[in-house]
Amino acid sequence: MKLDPFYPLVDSSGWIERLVPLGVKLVQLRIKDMPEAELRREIAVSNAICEDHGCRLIVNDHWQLAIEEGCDFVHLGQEDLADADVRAIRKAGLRLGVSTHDGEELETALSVDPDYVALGPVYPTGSKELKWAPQGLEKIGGWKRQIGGLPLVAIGGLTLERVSGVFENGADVAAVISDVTGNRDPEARTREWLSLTEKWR
Ligand SMILES: Cc1ncc(COP(=O)(O)OP(=O)(O)O)c(N)n1
Ligand SMILES: Cc1nc(C(=O)O)sc1CCOP(=O)(O)O
Ligand SMILES: [Mg+2]
Repeated sequence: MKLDPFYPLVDSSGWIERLVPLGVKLVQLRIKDMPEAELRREIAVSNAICEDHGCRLIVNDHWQLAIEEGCDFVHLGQEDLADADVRAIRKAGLRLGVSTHDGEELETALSVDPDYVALGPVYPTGSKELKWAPQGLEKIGGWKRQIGGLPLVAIGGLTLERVSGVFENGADVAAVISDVTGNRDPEARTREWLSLTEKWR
């Protein structure tokens, strides 16, 4: 499966409305701590915008709502995975991406036959508290050799200036939060990301 190399993570349908019409083809809706009815609405609105623009929406964490709202891809971390009903996700026809940070987590991820594996944090990140030290670029190549044809998503501290390095070391996709949504001009930054990642598209 081929995924777009530019994978922004955003925390509202408002961001999806701003960024997807610019040409983003892969986006994650990553919402924490929201009442269920509101969350359901955010997922439904995001799904509709993405469908209109031929963009693949990946819903973080909330796999039951993603199924109920007719989405087709979810992302789960290791703790999410432990609580999730992977058979129900698969039975509903959803694809699944899984976070990994070390060899044991990679084994767990591979045991559910994921549609991509994410490795992080490649660089230090201020967007999530993590117990792992930055993995560095070298780890990317090792991960890619282990997962073969499965898409490898790099995440953590990625910026436009750093992104060539992750692709050159074997990543297929660069996932990013702050370099886009924390930028003083997120639309301009998104256009730059789309342009810079063109050669890996
Ligand atoms: C592409 C991608 N990689 C990693 C994560 C992190 O998932 P998780 O460890 O479950 O943490 P939260 O994002 O849920 O806080 C991700 N969301 N996306
Ligand atoms: C949500 C998340 N997960 C990570 C992991 O390593 O699993 S790093 C991360 C945050 C990425 O944000 P930024 O692009 O701002 O560094
Ligand atoms: Mg999670």
